[in-house]
Amino acid sequence: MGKTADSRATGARPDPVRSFNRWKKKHRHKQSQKKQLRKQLKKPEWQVEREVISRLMQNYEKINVNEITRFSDFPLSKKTLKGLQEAQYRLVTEIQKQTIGLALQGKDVLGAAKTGSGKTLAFLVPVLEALYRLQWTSADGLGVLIISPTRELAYQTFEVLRKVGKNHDFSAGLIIGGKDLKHEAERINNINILVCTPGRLLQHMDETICFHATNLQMLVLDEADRILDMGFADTMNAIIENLPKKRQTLLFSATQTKSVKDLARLSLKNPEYVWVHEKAKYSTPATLEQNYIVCELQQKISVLYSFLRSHLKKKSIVFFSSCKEVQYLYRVFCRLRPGVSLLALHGRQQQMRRMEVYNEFVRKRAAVLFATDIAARGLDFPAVNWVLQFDCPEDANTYIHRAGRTARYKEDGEALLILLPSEEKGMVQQLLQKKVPVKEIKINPEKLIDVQKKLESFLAQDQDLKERAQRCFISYIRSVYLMKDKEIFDVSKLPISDYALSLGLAVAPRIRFLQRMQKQPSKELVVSEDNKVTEPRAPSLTNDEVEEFRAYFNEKMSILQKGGKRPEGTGYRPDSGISDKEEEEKEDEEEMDEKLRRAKGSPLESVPSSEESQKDREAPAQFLDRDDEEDDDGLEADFFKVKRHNVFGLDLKENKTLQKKEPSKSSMKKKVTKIAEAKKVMKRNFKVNKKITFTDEGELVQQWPQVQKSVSKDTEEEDDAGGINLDKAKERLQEEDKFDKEEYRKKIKAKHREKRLKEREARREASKRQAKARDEEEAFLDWSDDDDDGFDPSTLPDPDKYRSSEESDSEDMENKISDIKKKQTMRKRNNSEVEDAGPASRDRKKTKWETLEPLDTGLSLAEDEELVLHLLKSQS
Ligand SMILES: Nc1ncnc2c1ncn2[C@@H]1O[C@H](COP(=O)(O)OP(=O)(O)OP(=O)(O)O)[C@@H](O)[C@H]1O
Repeated sequence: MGKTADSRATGARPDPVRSFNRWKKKHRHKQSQKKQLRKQLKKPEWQVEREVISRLMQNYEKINVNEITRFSDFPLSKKTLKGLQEAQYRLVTEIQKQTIGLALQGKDVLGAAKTGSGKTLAFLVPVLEALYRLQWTSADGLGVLIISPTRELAYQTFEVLRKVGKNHDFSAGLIIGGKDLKHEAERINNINILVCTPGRLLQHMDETICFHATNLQMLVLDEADRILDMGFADTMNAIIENLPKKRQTLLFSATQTKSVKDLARLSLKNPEYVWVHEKAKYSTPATLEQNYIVCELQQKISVLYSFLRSHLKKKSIVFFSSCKEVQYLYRVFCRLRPGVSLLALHGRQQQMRRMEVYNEFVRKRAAVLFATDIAARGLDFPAVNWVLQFDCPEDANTYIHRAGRTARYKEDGEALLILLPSEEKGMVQQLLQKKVPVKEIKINPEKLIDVQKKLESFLAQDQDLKERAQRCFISYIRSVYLMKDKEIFDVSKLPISDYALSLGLAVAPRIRFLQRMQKQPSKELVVSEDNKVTEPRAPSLTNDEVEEFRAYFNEKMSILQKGGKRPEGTGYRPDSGISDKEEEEKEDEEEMDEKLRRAKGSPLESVPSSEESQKDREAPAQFLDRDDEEDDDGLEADFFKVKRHNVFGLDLKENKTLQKKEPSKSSMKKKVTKIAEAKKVMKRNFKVNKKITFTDEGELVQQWPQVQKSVSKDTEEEDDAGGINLDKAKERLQEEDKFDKEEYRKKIKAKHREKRLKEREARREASKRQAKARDEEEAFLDWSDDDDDGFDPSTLPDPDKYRSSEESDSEDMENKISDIKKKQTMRKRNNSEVEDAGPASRDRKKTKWETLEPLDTGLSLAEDEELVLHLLKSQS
């Protein structure tokens, strides 16, 4: 307490000078701070930004990959960091850690990492930073191009870009097929970051005025190996031609291209190769469990159905090799009602539908998506539990991408591959080579639900479904037939008729190319070595034969492209919509058949040039992908025909009954337009039949086709012999012109005359009808005369009216009128004695008598009456 009293005594008087000095110091500091802040605020925003940018750029060189765990460890702009944080991206993944720094330093990067490892952000972050560094504005135009192989992937990338880059002021655009080109063209010039598919981009490069990429800073190829394969070769070469050589290029994929040729095409400068999982034990995510089952082709549908029935609460993707399989099996499975919601995604759908399906599958917790390989790459559907590969993928890379739709970014997932016995060895070997750990599991036969009977009954009731089943059948056989790897895919080992039955088809549709291969239609039953009669199997094809077809198709595609028909715009790209080329395709059918025949018959004629063959060998996927994803109808129609045929050794009797039951193919055929017919006729050089008749004078007259009249036919023939004389030709044309005009005038006159005659006839008819009506009226008057002895002239038709309308008819009329008048007078006279009359007639009579002068006879009334009676009697 005492201590307190002391201190109070000493501290109660602080030195006022000292405290003033302290206050003064504080005040001065505050003032200088305020001054500095004011100075800072006075700086224009761009200057502040520029200072920040230069500070960031200085830090690029200091990036140490080993020290980076978060995005904020990179020298990134506040706007990008904010966007990442808002999207809940904080920690970096391995590929992001290793590539973002290199990309910020302006290097060309080739990045490869497992599926679902975050490659999208690995290129989107550098994209945003590149334009930020340059303070890019909409006036600067296109700064970055991001190319994706499919529309869905482009859309997904665009959405991530929007999310992460929302704090920046750049404009971004999504340019994919299936939308209005004009609408896109109006906006494309103001876009800074363009996410697109190759075909559509090239279409804009070709067709949109003012669209250019001269300012381009960065090119990104997502799924680069796919973009650079032969499927997009021509398109990509044309695109690259339009891009400036001085730019940064980033390539990303889970299965990166190592082809030097590809990289040379892109003119990369000292690219940095980043293979994140190169030394990893497996090339697929560790959280992905992978199995395969082996089953017969005819069992596959039942296996799928049984699988779905036992995974009702799961989200699964089922991959098929063609659109038509997806189309048919999706429909049929919807009818089977497995108890889980089904969706289908393939290249033949309308763009709107594709987007709807995509978004629906993203939203759903439990659903099954039937898809072609358009969904195989890059798509990031959340929480997919299962990936089922119903048809064997064409190679291990396709397998990796398909399976990678599950087990993404630290999540678990399962993949199941269905293999045919003939596919097992080759495929499993390939997968193991690619470090894909797959284990075989067995189907529990007790759990297998056979659905074949149900499918048969569906098809019996629904013709459309049956046709789909037939198309599905052919499509599948074709896909196997055209697969490059003959070690795995052997069409001769397929139990074709059993497969048809499993689809619900009583009889397998005819496959023309296979039949041609067989060439011996009678050898439908094959006798095996142990003398057992076995089912016929499809003939096998040599690699060379397949190459020939591929080469032919490639040739055809490039011709179409050269002809100004750009792949995507016209429906020849995987990411395009449905093309409207049926007519042309029909037309080409003959040509294809011919090619096929030649390919088999005289190889020398059809073997493509070595260069072409080489190309095709390098890129087997090109034709298949394009074909599967969008042009199923078209190209298939070129090779295959669905026809009832005795392919599988059914005896004639049985076949006949079947033919009776089944409507003939001709009735099922697509409508052929007149144009297509006409083109065909012209192509075949057919001559149309002439119809020639003779006149009474024995003159020949060609009735069909009509011959054009001409004044100077002979002269023309003369001239033709000696070349074209322009003056004469001019004269002749003028004469022809006159002649034509005269002919035309004559025709018009004749037409008018005919019209006038018709009108006259109609009037005559009308007047006849009126006359008849008057006769009836007359009859009526006759009848009324019983009561009325007066004559009313107003009941008569007006002769003037008739004269004015038609003089020629008036004479008859007048005669008739006079007849009627006469008759009336007669009747009047006869009936004048009748006194009683109706009120109306009495009035009329009154008016008549009122007009006459009264006659004074000088007699009495009774005498007058007597006189009148006497006169009347004497008259009659
Ligand atoms: N740093 C991150 N933090 C959290 N999640 C991330 C991160 N990076 C990516 N992801 C998430 O991981 C998932 C997969 O990412 P992404 O689609 O980029 O993979 P990918 O490597 O491109 O796959 P694919 O090879 O199949 O194209 C996405 O859902 C994404 O949101």
